[in-house]
Amino acid sequence: MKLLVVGANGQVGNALLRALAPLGEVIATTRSGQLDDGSACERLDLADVEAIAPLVQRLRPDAVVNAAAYTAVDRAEDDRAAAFIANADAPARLAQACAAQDIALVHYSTDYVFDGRGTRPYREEDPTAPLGVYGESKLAGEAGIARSGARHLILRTAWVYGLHGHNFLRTMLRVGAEREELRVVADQRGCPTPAWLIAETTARILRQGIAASGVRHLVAAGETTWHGFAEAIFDEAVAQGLLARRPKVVAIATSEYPTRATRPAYSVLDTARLRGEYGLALPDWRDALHRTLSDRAN
Ligand SMILES: NC(=O)C1=CN([C@@H]2O[C@H](COP(=O)(O)OP(=O)(O)OC[C@H]3O[C@@H](n4cnc5c(N)ncnc54)[C@H](OP(=O)(O)O)[C@@H]3O)[C@@H](O)[C@H]2O)C=CC1
Ligand SMILES: Cc1cn([C@H]2C[C@H](O)[C@@H](COP(=O)(O)OP(=O)(O)O[C@H]3O[C@@H](C)C(=O)[C@@H](O)[C@H]3O)O2)c(=O)[nH]c1=O
Ligand SMILES: [Mg+2]
Repeated sequence: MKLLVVGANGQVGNALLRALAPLGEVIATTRSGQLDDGSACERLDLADVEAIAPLVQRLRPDAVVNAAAYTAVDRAEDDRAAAFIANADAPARLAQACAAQDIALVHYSTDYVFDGRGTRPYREEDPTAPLGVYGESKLAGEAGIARSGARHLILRTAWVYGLHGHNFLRTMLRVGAEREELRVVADQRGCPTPAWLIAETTARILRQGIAASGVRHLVAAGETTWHGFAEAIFDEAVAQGLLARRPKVVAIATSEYPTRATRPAYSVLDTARLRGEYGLALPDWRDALHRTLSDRAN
């Protein structure tokens, strides 16, 4: 199988290069034409939407996995045009290019398409109502792909972290080493999900073949708050000798941590449909965190 990974320097993109390698030939694209390890790869700036179809036509992969996105949630509020190009226009063009050559497309979306007023885990068909530009632009990307006619799978995931890239885990490890005390919001509930879990699940799905086009939810099992996640990070980091001492993690309300974009208060995702369709078991978020920190290869 020949696979094209778009956005290979991101958290998920980086994990995909490892997870997809056993499936065959993996071609990577990044904005710069270089991978983070310094090696050369294909260059694709999604802002240059006209370059997308020619690249896909030239490389003719069996499947495209799009891991590129504008993910700076607060910055997107003041950078709407750029967020929409990367998260909506470019994925739609990519999907159209895939449709034209009967290439399968795997794409990722977010829990931030929901407004967070739900009271039970969100299912795929639940009404969306994004609270900010990032979520709005990702939702527009979902719609553009659905309209393209491409064989596709849109995996909505959430709270992605890993040892590579910008994420909450790395922020906590950095800030936790510098400060005695941290303040973290305890009234936003969700599902922390490591990049390796997303990548390994994607590999499994591609091996089996996409069962049916559409949106599916993919997150680690269980739920917590950002405060609960921070506490677990410090428990694990101290237990595994990554941090000498545990900072105090003070539980605060969202109102005490003002940000440019509003986040959903509740964005737990129900993964039953994906698990049923592909016969998957998804690990509990704590076990997934343990593996992320103990298995440094990830
Ligand atoms: N991070 C999270 O918590 C969550 C992420 N998701 C979704 O999962 C997917 C993967 O996210 P994640 O790995 O965390 O994202 P990252 O922010 O780690 O990586 C995104 C990558 O996209 C690249 N990119 C952005 N704009 C462009 C562009 N115009 N042209 C080319 N490349 C571009 C970035 O390149 P550069 O480094 O050059 O900017 C970066 O390498 C995305 O679809 C995201 O929306 C869903 C839920 C949660
Ligand atoms: C660093 C820090 C954050 N926070 C809060 C802010 C926010 O509500 C929450 C998490 O912070 P982040 O900046 O990592 O959150 P955020 O960038 O909103 O993370 C989101 O990214 C996008 C791409 C997604 O798709 C989402 O699923 C989600 O993972 O924790 C604290 O309360 N204290 C702190 O010290
Ligand atoms: Mg962020």
